[in-house]
Amino acid sequence: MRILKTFDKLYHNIQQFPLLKINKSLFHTIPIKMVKFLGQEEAINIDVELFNEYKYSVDQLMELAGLSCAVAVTKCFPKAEVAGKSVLICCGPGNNGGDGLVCARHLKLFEYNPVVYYPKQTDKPLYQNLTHQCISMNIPILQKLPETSKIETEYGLIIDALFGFSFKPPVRPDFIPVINLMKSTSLPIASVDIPSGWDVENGEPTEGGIKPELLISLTAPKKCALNFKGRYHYLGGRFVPHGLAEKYQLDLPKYPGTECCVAIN
Ligand SMILES: NC(=O)C1=CN([C@@H]2O[C@H](COP(=O)(O)OP(=O)(O)OC[C@H]3O[C@@H](n4cnc5c(N)ncnc54)[C@H](O)[C@@H]3O)[C@@H](O)[C@H]2O)[C@H](O)CC1
Ligand SMILES: [K+]
Repeated sequence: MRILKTFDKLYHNIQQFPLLKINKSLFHTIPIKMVKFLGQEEAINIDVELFNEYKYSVDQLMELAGLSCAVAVTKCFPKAEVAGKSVLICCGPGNNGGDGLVCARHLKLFEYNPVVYYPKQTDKPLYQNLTHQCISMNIPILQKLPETSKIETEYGLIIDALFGFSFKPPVRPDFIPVINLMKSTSLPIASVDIPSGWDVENGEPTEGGIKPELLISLTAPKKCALNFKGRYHYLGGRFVPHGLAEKYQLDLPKYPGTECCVAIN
């Protein structure tokens, strides 16, 4: 992964100097698959194109994104290792939070014990339905953050679905307690798309941020993932049409068989 990151950086650095622009295919002679790391604007543009040009609905993409997160969690934190403890899923106000709600539902179907912390609920029908589905499946929805001591004893894993690629630092006051909890906990954290509180392009804040053990990048990793030092990095959200991947030169790794996520380190 380090070599892969180094080549990605090298390729991006070369792109800064037009006279030095070289064909990326040259790099393909090197037997290393170069995944492209997206900037914030590019990630947003791809998202918009999926909706406007390819006519996907948010629900469709969110379902696939959330499912791929749940599957990556099962691979890195098998049920036996979570050992009967609950999984705390911290959901933010945007689509990253929506991915978290979908992930919670699938984890329940995979026989985990998810509990959702969703402090700033959105009144759009999509989110109301996702919340309703969780409640109907006996997934508790907490408005209040559990106490740290309770979290350490009752939970085996935290899923961070607070902020994704639209996050603009710094974290606003409402979310500081949950970010602080994730910064101080001894529990492993699985981050959906971006480690929350990290700058989408520059990575972990200088004062220190959360340190997830698993990062599930969706569509393609964002530039902040170049600073990710956790144990597992997966790519999920297997919904990118080949034409779109080519247009943005995403160089996505090959998903094995029918898998909805793939390890990229
Ligand atoms: N194409 C894809 O890859 C898909 C990805 N999905 C997921 O969607 C998120 C991006 O969702 P979006 O709604 O654009 O934004 P976020 O969830 O990142 O956050 C917006 C939300 O957060 C608030 N906010 C922003 N900055 C701050 C701050 N500093 N402090 C507090 N709150 C903040 C903002 O006000 C909004 O309410 C992507 O990462 C994927 O996880 C889709 O599910 C499917 C397609
Ligand atoms: K996140």
